Amino acid sequence: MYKDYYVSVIIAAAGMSNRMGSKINKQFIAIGGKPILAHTIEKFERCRYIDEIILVAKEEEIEYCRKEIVRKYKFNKVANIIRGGKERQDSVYNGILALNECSNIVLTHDGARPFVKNENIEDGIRGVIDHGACVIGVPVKDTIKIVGSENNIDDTPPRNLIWAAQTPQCFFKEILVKGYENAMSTGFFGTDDSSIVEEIGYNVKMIMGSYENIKITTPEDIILAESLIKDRDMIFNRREFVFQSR
Ligand SMILES: Nc1ccn([C@@H]2O[C@H](COP(=O)(O)OP(=O)(O)OP(=O)(O)O)[C@@H](O)[C@H]2O)c(=O)n1
Ligand SMILES: C[C@](O)(CO)[C@H](O)COP(=O)(O)O
Repeated sequence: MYKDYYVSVIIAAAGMSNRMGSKINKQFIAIGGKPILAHTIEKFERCRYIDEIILVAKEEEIEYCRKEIVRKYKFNKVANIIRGGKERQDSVYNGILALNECSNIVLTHDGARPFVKNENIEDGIRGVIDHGACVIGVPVKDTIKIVGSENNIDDTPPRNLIWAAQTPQCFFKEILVKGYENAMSTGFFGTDDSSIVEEIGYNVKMIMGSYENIKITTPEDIILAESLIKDRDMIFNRREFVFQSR
């Protein structure tokens, strides 16, 4: 289906883990006996449509990633381990500069999202072919408030219009490059890659992801992650969970 495309994924793993408050990079914390980052890379290593993985890491962690993750788990699709930058978008931009010249579809993914499903990855690639740019996400479950000064609630946007963007975020390479060239020249800051592409006027599609595709950010997420690894199937097999398909 995708034989005409060379699909790269940039896995951003060069953050400071400040909100986790861990002594080590949160992506090196083991869940189910394996570092979070290894779980994440494994999902793209196993996806038949991914041709190249560019890993972006903190300079002082590149050798650890090379020895203790890429070589140890034999992630042969990892073509390069690149130094990250101050912000997530700086790290992604460094990854863009390292892409194989054959690449024409680029996915960006958080190293801190180890529970991405193969269907999310494939849906994202298909979304690029059909729409040029797309984001995996889920409708929010809570009512969202816009909070201004002195914690005053300024607005309550209609919940049926609000989605939580996840990753992978997926683009034809030329669209992503144009967005990043604009951001780097204008100083536009985005907390995700879609906003950087939206900024230059491209229409980005939202594609249904999975509520399990959490971004491991604070300590509570480690508890959720361990449960997703250990108890997921046991929980879903309970009699009271009668699912058509899961
Ligand atoms: N300069 C940065 C900042 C973030 N990331 C990566 O982008 C993903 C999402 O970022 P986030 O969850 O915010 O990670 P941190 O920036 O490490 O978290 P914090 O904001 O708590 O420090 C993570 O996998 C993180 O490693 C990155 O590659 N380079
Ligand atoms: C890209 C992202 O995961 C989409 O929700 C999110 O914006 C990353 O934010 P972070 O502060 O870099 O974790």
